Amino acid sequence: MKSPGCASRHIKCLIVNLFLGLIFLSGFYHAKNKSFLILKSHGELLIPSMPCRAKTNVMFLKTHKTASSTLLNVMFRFAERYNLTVALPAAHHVHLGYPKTFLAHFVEAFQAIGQNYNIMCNHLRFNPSEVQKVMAANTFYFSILRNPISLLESSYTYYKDTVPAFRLSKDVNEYLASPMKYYHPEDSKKNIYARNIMWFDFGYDNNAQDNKKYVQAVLKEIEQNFHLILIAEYFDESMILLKHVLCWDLDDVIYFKLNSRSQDTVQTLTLESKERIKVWCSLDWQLYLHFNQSFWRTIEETIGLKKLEKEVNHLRMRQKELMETCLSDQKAVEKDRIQNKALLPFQSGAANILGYNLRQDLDNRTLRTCQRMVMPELQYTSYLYAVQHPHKKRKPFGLSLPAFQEKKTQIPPPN
Ligand SMILES: Nc1ncnc2c1ncn2[C@@H]1O[C@H](COP(=O)(O)OS(=O)(=O)O)[C@@H](OP(=O)(O)O)[C@H]1O
Repeated sequence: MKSPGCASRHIKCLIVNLFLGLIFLSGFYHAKNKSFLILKSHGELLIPSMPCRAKTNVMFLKTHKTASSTLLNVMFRFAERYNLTVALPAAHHVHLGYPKTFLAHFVEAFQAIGQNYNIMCNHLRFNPSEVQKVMAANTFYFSILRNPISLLESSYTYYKDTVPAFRLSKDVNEYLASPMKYYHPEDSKKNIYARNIMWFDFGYDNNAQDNKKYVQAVLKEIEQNFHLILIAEYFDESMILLKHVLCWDLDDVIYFKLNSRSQDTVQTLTLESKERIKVWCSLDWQLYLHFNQSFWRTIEETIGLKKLEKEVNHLRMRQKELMETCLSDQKAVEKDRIQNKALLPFQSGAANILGYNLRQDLDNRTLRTCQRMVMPELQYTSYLYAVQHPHKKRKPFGLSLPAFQEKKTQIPPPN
């Protein structure tokens, strides 16, 4: 049995250890201020959370016409920075089997690499059980949504020549005046971009009956499958939230807008058309309303609006700085004005997809950083494929390899 004296020595020891532990933890906290502050009991007690470590197993569901190419570029740059393995489309494909429902073997070298991919972000139609065969159990899942009104107009212009419902109508307003005149059941597979495209990308039936119970069940399932849903209209806020939840650096989420159109290829929607989209794409409309709300709730529960505003300003300043460093025109330019044709984005339908001209006087290191910021989806996918699978036949849209290669950074220890 221990004597009372011995017990008091133990208590003293415990206090000293606790004190040292606190000093140790506060050292961590000051070393790099990446931790969330958890507000306890009426805001009196501010306790730093455990130090965070950058998440490197991340799956991004790339939805269509939602700013997803800009995000894919963010993901690819992060993958390169830390030498991560990306689940890329197999063989000559540029998408992960889309519009087919995703299967694990759509990923290059799945048989050999198994569940050891870190990043997955090329277009696919979501299918959780098959995605889970490719991605590790601790993977972070996120996606992005856009207001179905502007999305449908963007989709109309981009897929004007390929989607039967769009081809048959004169313009987007005519299409929306009576969509069923152009949207024929026998073309339903080719018409996916013409109705509830986000619903389809998440793996659901874009022609399903709008039934309250069904919609609620789908929204719940998406909430269970995804940790975070971002909103294209608040892209900068989305990047800050993403940076926080993934414990990434600000520079990891700095971006140049990709896959945008020249203003003259944007059609003006009438007020009636805007209202009609809410009905015609009612599944997407409810999806968007639901996750727009949860997006702001998550911001309030994690960063808070004040900190968000401050960090968004930092992001915009850093973005401006990088644009000045990298770009000769300081902005995106029309397809005919892009000088280096290797950096020309894929063009489709009636859209004039903008791209960038890099400054001529960049040193090698800056040039490599800038090239990656402006590299369109297909070129970047082909490039990473050639790096990861050097013995395979190159994909189309290949870029010359040596010019883009650089040293990799090791993932930092917890900070
Ligand atoms: N950062 C940011 N913020 C807001 N909007 C952005 C951003 N980046 C891209 N975009 C717009 O997203 C549209 C292209 O979307 P995607 O890249 O997903 O298209 S695709 O499905 O991969 O072809 C396209 O919309 P439209 O211009 O209306 O067609 C882009 O302008």
